[in-house]
Amino acid sequence: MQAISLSDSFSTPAVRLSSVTARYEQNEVFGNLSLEIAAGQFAGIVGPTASGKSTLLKIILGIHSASAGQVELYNHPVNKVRPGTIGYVPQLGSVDWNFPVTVEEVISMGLYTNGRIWPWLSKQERACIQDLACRLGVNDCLQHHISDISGGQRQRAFLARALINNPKLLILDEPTSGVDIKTQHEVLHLLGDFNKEGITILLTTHDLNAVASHLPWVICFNRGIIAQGRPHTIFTNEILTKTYGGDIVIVKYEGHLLIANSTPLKFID
Ligand SMILES: Nc1ncnc2c1ncn2[C@@H]1O[C@H](COP(=O)(O)OP(=O)(O)OP(=O)(O)O)[C@@H](O)[C@H]1O
Repeated sequence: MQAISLSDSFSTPAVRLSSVTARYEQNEVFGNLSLEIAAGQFAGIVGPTASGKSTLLKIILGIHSASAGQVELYNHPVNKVRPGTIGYVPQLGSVDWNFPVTVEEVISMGLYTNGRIWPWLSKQERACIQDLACRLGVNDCLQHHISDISGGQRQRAFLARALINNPKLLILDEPTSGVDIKTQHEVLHLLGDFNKEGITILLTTHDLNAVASHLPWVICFNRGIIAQGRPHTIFTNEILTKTYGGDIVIVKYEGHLLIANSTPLKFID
């Protein structure tokens, strides 16, 4: 199978998967998957629940090993990549909010992926955390416990943890879930700004409208790549039905795409 380039305008691959198979024991999630994500890309993976999106991210991160095939980041095997090259924001639904840490401690945890061992922060590290927290709008709650802040602030705190080492590649699993529409847009705007500064971004989401309005590239995924390209090209009834298997309605309104997951209801008089 030939690798498919994720973009026509970038050339260096940040991620290259060649004929990768992912399994949990005997259960195959996907097989013979080839994919390239160019450096500088800002791409979203969409697909139904249990379609293998998080598994794909874990394979790229090296958290879950491929059963077959090669995974390379910036032309290095995934297990040889310099620590700190990748920043990761996991699905926050899986985080225990009663864990006794402050926002500052959450952010400083990111420093340990870079081989750091001592438990106290240097003046310079504290200043870096302060700067990043300022930029992400969580500087006022650095000493707050993570259970005492809003969903949007938690998302920003974990984003800061992922960014503290200045990664080249940022991977986020459902960064738009569990927060209101305004916060979703703010988070995606922030990610867009970091992407413009050169960070390659790959995320998963269930929010097709957010992808349509914020991301330049989308991958429709269901145990394999169904289609990929610019949202306006890819979000068609045919491709979305192939991806989700359901009744998807796409409305074009003043140059924007609006996607609904069923035929609009008619009011009964
Ligand atoms: N640790 C695991 N052990 C065994 N099976 C797993 C494990 N993690 C995921 N799976 C299975 O692999 C399949 C793909 O799961 P995955 O979490 O990658 O899907 P997803 O598309 O990210 O779903 P969602 O949108 O609900 O987060 C599912 O059938 C799931 O049950």
